[in-house]
Amino acid sequence: MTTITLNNGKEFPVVGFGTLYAPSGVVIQAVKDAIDAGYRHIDCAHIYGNEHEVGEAINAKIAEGIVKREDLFIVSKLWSCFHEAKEVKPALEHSLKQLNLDYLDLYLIHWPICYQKSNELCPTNEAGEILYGNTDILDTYRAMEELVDAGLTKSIGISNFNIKQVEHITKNARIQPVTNQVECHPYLLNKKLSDFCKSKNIVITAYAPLGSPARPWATPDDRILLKEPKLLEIAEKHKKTPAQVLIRFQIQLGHVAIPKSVTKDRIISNFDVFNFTLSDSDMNDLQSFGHVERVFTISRDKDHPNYPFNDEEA
Ligand SMILES: NC(=O)C1=CN([C@@H]2O[C@H](COP(=O)(O)OP(=O)(O)OC[C@H]3O[C@@H](n4cnc5c(N)ncnc54)[C@H](OP(=O)(O)O)[C@@H]3O)[C@@H](O)[C@H]2O)C=CC1
Ligand SMILES: O=C1CO[C@H](CO)[C@@H](O)[C@@H]1O
Repeated sequence: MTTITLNNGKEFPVVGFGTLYAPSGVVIQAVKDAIDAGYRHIDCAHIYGNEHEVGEAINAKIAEGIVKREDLFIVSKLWSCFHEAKEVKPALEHSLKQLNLDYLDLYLIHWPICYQKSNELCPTNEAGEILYGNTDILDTYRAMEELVDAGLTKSIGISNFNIKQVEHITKNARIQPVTNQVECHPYLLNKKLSDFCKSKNIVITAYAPLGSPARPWATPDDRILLKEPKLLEIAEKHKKTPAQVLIRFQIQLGHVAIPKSVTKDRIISNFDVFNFTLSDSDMNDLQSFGHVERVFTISRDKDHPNYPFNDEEA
């Protein structure tokens, strides 16, 4: 099974290609390698600052005849400075222009907190305090729904929303979100959120499925998911890499995983996860590391009333 059917009937490839921290100059080749390796789902965002290069790679592969546009599932995300209803369509159009595409397959609200409109990704005042906006998230979501009506994106969704926030959207939506893209790996199982989303027919897209080992704020004392002894044991047993086990783990949870790599052999091997099955006991072991750690705390917003991770149980 390489795709999962979304609540609107579209097929969503269960392994996507992450592009955060994929540097300029390197990301073009990485996306080309990913498409050659079989990835059809590419995860992008305005704030990753590389959509123009991701688009260059996608269009090169379309021009080469390796893929058609309709074979691809391209995702981007609305950044928090553009939550005001009238900013939503221009923000999507900007991403489309950068990607040099006519439509997206999926557009997500990246983060459930609104900032003031700005050219800065994270606008602050002279005291360094974030300048929040006051657009209601439902107004933003309604503007997202209009993008589907306009044919600019096939589906819409959310990212980093907690249970209450997902429910607020599902109860009020005209067009249901197809996914909630959240951090998920054995150190952050997000089980309650996953179960809740499943009950609403919303697929979890697991970001940082490998534990984001190269995050810029990592410290030498951090526990490294890819080095967990039990994970290495399971990988050895299946003659697979630890990364392949972590990606397969997400698929067997019913999630979609979006690992990032700019290293050709890893790009290829991370997609080679459809020829083995983790046993129930492997799955249980991967959910029993006894260590809880969120990598993307986005703590700059921790005092905002809409900060999603305060009452979330991992
Ligand atoms: N919605 C949101 O708020 C967020 C979304 N995301 C999305 O999720 C994607 C994945 O998350 P990300 O933080 O990148 O973390 P990942 O868990 O995907 O880890 C990526 C890192 O792991 C390394 N790596 C990849 N494959 C292997 C392998 N087989 N063996 C060993 N190391 C490996 C990569 O190195 P190298 O590249 O050098 O090979 C890179 O440093 C992002 O790229 C982005 O698209 C991420 C964070 C937040
Ligand atoms: O996708 C993301 C990447 O990382 C950022 C933090 O550095 C987040 O703000 C964001 O959600």
